[in-house]
Amino acid sequence: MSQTTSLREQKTVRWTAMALVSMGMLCGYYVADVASPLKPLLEGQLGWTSTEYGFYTGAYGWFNVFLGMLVVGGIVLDRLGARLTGFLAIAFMFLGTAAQWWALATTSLAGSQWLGVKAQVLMAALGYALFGVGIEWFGITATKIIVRWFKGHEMALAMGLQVAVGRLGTAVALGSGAAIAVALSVAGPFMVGTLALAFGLVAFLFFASLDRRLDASERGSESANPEDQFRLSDIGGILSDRGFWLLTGLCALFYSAVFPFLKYAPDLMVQKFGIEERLSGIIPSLLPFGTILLTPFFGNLYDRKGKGATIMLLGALFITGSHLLLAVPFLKFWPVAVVAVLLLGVGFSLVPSAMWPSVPKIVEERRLGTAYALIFFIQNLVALMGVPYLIGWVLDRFCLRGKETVTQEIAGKLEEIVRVHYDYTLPMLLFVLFGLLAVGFALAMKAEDRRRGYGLELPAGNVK
Ligand SMILES: N[C@@H](Cc1c[nH]cn1)C(=O)NCC(=O)O
Repeated sequence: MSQTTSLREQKTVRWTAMALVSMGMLCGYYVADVASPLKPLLEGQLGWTSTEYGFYTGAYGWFNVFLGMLVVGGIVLDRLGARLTGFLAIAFMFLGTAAQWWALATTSLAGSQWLGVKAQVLMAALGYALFGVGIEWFGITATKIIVRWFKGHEMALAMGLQVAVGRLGTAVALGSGAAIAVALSVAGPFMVGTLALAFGLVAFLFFASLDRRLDASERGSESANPEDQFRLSDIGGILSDRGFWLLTGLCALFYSAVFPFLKYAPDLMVQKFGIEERLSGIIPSLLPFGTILLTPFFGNLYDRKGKGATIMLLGALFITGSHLLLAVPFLKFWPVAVVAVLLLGVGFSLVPSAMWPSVPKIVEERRLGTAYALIFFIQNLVALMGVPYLIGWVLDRFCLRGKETVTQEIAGKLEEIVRVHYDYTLPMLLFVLFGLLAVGFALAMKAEDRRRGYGLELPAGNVK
């Protein structure tokens, strides 16, 4: 029998594999958040309303929720393997981003309506919905790839770094989106996103060839582990567990207070703190930057000291405090925004660093794939689809303060655009409410942990 060493035993090779896969995360997270700094420009240049912007950003979850694509993704991954699923995921992201680019760049949709919605808004929304399928599929696939390449090695570190690379994409999107749009056009950031995803696809093809070599080095195939496979019968067992519902509720509410906030944060900077549109994403971009260092730090703390339920409770308190600070109407100085975003960054690091590793303590290992798919399904329904739309609708319905026409330089030319003014107090109070509800769920989770002994407060090695 030949004694070939598995490729994964070579540190440089497995980290190269991780770096190649992370390119997809970087480009995907960039596109996921690049519309946020464009909200004032979409309204000013293309005449969108806040409701239309909320409709478009909420489209992220349409296919994942209504077509069950998250569940389909789990099944495809288990049946067809990570190489094909990863390729399909990036291809969906690429096509979805190209569709958004075209929708914003073309003049052929101007004035048309489809199903009672502006054709341009609906086209961009359909593109974002397809992109949403791709990025969710890619998230699950990348996790499985890391498990395959890093089991027995630096797995938690690799997972933390992979999320950190994704957050870097968010930071770049928030920090540069408006500047690119002003220099090129409002479609410009999507052109950049499409090109970046083409690069991500090439990087993934390199990964796939490395992964094939891993198969060869192990004289096996990338066979799906039957333990990981999605089974419809598992759903009942998971859904009847109170701890699962408390964690899912915490996840949906916590992410409702963070992801939709990111979609409106640059506009909040313009409307409340008087920041120039071109620079509106700079302060919000501090949020993902902070998490790049803090998420692996808190994850490591949870591994070594435990206190997972307490970490989640603290995180929920941090995000509530941060939103409260941003909601106070007379606190309009930009340093307040910086402090609030930094506090939010701490909360955005605390909760995910304890939430995702806590799922295996609540749900038995053979049901984990199904459990993550269900959690992401509800997260998509509430935090990525419902709340972004709700906030846009609330802005148009209750928060409109007026409009004015101003002259602005766009792509080197002076153009007249409409500037819409909103009062963000009510949307910020809604985010406070989501934070408070998340605190309630975190407290209930802590109590349930004491009652059921999940081991959320114990270090990694001490769990039953
Ligand atoms: N299901 C993803 C959603 C997402 C949003 N932007 C990119 N992906 C998720 O929850 N990821 C975990 C995270 O904390 O980013």
